[in-house]
Amino acid sequence: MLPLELEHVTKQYGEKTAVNGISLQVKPGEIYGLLGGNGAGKTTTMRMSLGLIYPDGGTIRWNGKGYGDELRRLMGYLPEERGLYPKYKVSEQLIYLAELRGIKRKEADRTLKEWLAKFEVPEYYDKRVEELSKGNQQKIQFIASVLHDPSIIIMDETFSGLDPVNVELLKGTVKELRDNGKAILFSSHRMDHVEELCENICILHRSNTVLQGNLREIKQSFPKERVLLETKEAVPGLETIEGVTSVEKHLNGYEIRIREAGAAQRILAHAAAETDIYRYQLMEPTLNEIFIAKVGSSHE
Ligand SMILES: Nc1ncnc2c1ncn2[C@@H]1O[C@H](COP(=O)(O)OP(=O)(O)OP(=O)(O)O)[C@@H](O)[C@H]1O
Repeated sequence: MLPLELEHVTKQYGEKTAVNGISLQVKPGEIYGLLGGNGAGKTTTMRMSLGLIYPDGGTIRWNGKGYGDELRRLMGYLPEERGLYPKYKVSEQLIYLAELRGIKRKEADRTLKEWLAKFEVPEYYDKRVEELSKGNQQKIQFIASVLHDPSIIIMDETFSGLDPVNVELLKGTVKELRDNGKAILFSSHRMDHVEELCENICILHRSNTVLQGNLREIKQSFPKERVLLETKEAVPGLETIEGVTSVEKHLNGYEIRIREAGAAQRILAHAAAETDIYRYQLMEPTLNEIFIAKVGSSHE
């Protein structure tokens, strides 16, 4: 039985189709990446997955069941627009939210203190939200989404507004949640984060699913069009090799774009005839390159 399962889910706003027939499954202990340009339908998909809005078509199942009151306890949500009240104290607000989700006050209090200690900000317990910087409010919002120990967590742009140290801290925490068996639906515009965290992904473009599956397999299915080359001496004439589309000289070598696999072998032979080769690597495309290839620059 899967924690979260969407089957051909559709959402209309008047004439506008916001989500057109999305299907996905999030397993326990998995971070599933939901990607897409602005207006592609990610937030709408997440809000339907939370049971906050209803689909117009298709089915959503949580632990094999339809919509029900237990979702409040089951689900955690880190929304893209942060929604804490600036004037209230962190502790008042977060404990109240956890109580709404069925957690006893004392337990919520204890767990909140544990989370604040983990994030090395125990002094925020008594602070009003408005007293905290944007990034630190983000950490508090993160705690708000997991304080009631949900088994399915929906995270929209989890790391936005955080400095690099806090990005690592929260990334590590997301991985721990995964390793503890949580099912996590994760959206980000940062493809490097998705590559690091997600096993399976779905790319939406203008409401439609344009690419979906295991990230490893997706990457392997795309042609390799980039060669990294490091050599003892400079290699003249790389751009004249058949199938080479561009050559960029970096501090330590070359980054060469190619049109077809044969060019990679010709580069190797050409460079080997000229000088010693320190490094030669035919690179898989990055998720960023795949995303741009599928979604292009035609955003909403
Ligand atoms: N309440 C609404 N009423 C009308 N249209 C809406 C509503 N919510 C979303 N839409 C439309 O549905 C489409 C998908 O929006 P959605 O917010 O899901 O995109 P998104 O992928 O989350 O975008 P972003 O990355 O910019 O946050 C957009 O065209 C948007 O304008």
